[in-house]
Amino acid sequence: MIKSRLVKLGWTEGLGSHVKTLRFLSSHVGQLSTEGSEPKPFDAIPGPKGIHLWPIIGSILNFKPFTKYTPETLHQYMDELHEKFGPTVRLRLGTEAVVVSEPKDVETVFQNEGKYPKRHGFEMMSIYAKRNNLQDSISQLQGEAWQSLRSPGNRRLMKVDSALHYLGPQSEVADNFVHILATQDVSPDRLQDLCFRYASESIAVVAFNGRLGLFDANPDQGSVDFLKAAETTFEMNGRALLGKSIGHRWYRNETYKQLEKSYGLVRKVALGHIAQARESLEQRIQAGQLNTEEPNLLFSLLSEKGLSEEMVANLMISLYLAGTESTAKYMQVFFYNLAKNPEKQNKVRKEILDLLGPDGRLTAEKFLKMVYLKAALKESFRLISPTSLATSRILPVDVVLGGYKIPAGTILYLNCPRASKTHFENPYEFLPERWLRREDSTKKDSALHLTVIPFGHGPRNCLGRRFAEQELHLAAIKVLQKLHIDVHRESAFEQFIYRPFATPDKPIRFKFTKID
Ligand code: HEM
Repeated sequence: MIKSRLVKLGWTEGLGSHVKTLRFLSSHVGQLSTEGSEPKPFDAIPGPKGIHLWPIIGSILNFKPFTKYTPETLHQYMDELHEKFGPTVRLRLGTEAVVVSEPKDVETVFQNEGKYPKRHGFEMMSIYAKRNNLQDSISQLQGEAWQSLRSPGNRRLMKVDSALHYLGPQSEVADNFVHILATQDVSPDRLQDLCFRYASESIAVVAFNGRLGLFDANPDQGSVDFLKAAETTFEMNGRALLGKSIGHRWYRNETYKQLEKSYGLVRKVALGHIAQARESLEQRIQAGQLNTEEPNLLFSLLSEKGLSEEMVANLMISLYLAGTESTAKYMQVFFYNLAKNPEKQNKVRKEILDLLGPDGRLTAEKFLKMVYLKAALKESFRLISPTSLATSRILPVDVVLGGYKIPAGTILYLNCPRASKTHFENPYEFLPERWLRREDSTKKDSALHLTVIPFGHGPRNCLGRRFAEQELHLAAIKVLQKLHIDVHRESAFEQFIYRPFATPDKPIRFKFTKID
């Protein structure tokens, strides 16, 4: 199933500093050592009170039929709470939690997250791991166990040139994707499926060091099932996360059974790839043919002392699962923003064509020069966040947020998507220019960069960030080199909901036309 491919390229840092058009409004108190004023008690934090804070019932009251919102429109509910109660809100979202929207407070949270940052995770995955006597996935692990998996991951995935090593094979995936768009009339549903295939193939060249064949004329059924199983696994986790499944905590309910089946298949296929890689590694070592310099994530992890095969599998499966759904969905958001802003789309295209021409090959050097493209993606993230809340943290220490005393152990949701509207001029306009370096941008507030954090922040940020960005950039480069992106009239005012990543309310009807 896997066809091995390797490539090696160089890298220097891409887009540097950002904004000048920001308007910072906050003057919030930082940690417990407040200057002058005493922090107010936790109970004084505004938010829905009384029965709304009761266990279970309080969470249910947030959504339909008691409000007009659902877990999928949580962002709109958060906006309403922000209007009503201000930037610090206490409420029950599963457990009791505090939502913070001020960049200064977000900064305080990250400054106090400690050595082993902790976030609210996919509970269903942990239940599965426990019931099957497996190690928790990296996203769920805590403390030293998390660190022992994250450190080898960081060394290979988070360096500035980590993703560039895979520019060649990932470009080929993008070529396959664009060939279909340029030669076939794709329905909205088919486009969604193609985006999933794109993200899946792109991450497979990293996680499994080869292609899955999902763009072949007759795709391998095993690969198609693998991708479908990954999608189902995510969907079931999303259900639990959004409060649509509770029974799985006590028994194997329908949602859990579906997760069990799909995740079981994902594990089986992934373990097969890993066993294959192990065999090939041993053969190459015996034949003296192993080049330790080659960027081969699987080989490199399998060769590391102290990492068991189960730990390697854990990491690779997490990369595949976390990397497919997120990127596939956000590709559509990015294309949508480009389609809705044809002037900006033309500017991105001009940059691409000036560097590559209509058929030119993408090199790392040229890729690094595409600063407007990178600004456009960042602006897309600001305008339509990939998640309804940026991320969450559970701090090991007491802090003061918004002037209130927050005890250690409280779940804190970071509402940066809200901050990315309230702290920018013309917040609903798509203006990539705001992210371009300005000569005079000398004064910077350290908290402002925390308004747009699609990949989270700090030591527990997204482990696949560099790959996600590269894949999104590559998809845009290859598409815009050949095609103009437009949306049909009925998709002109698309609403995005969260499942749990930004998803169009109904499949978007894109129109891809060849450029002259
Ligand atoms: C548009 C695409 C993506 C978005 C928006 C996204 C977003 C995020 C966010 C917000 C987090 C939590 C960070 C934090 O709490 O600070 C996260 C964690 C993670 N992401 Fe991504 N991600 C994307 C793509 C990817 C890809 C392509 C991979 C794999 C190659 C990946 C692997 C992971 C992993 C393994 C974690 C858990 C890290 C840990 O707990 O140590 N993600 N991602």
